[in-house]
Amino acid sequence: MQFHAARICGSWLIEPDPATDERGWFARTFCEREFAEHGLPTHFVQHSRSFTRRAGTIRGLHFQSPPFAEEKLVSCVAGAILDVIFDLRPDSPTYMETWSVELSGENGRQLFIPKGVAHGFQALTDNVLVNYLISEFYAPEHARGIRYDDPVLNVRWPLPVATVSERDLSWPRWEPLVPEERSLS
Ligand SMILES: Cc1cn([C@H]2C[C@H](O)[C@@H](COP(=O)(O)OP(=O)(O)O[C@H]3O[C@H](C)C(=O)[C@H](O)[C@H]3O)O2)c(=O)[nH]c1=O
Repeated sequence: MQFHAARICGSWLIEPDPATDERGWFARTFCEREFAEHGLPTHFVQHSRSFTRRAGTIRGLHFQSPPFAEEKLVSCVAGAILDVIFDLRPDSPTYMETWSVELSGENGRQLFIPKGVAHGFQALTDNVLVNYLISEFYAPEHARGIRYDDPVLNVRWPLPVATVSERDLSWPRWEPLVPEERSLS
């Protein structure tokens, strides 16, 4: 695996090193030693997968509030997505910055997302499978979100927006912390 620090502080784009032969290829997708060498977590308590039927569908953006904030290792194992992350951490040099990258079964890329960063994606093809290794247990009472069209994100979604869940349409407008709140966060 090749680890590249990505734009949002603490995020990493991990490129595969496939071993190819006449049958196809084999690529490692996780290694405790390599992750530890890059200061990344090595214990993911939940592994999840989502299937998205239609291109244009948007899931997210989601995050869990403390003490259930999650680190995620996200990959698209079938089809392609535009993966989008947004930095919610007032003390981060990239606070309130948005960054996106295409993940696909073809490119085999993975995105490591640190705690305090919201995550979402748009399916760029039909029949998309997205894989998650997650460092914290699912805690629905701590589930939070930002609407995909919140102006704070300033995301140009590549496809006309198809399906978005009722829940993802119901997130409140995201409000940045005012300076005095930032010092308390
Ligand atoms: C996340 C999660 C969900 N669920 C249940 C809750 C709902 O009944 C159903 C669908 O959940 P949700 O609509 O939150 O699924 P997504 O919209 O794909 O959300 C996920 O995709 C965005 C982009 C993310 O970054 C998160 O990892 C995750 O929130 O699965 C569980 O049982 N366990 C879980 O860990």
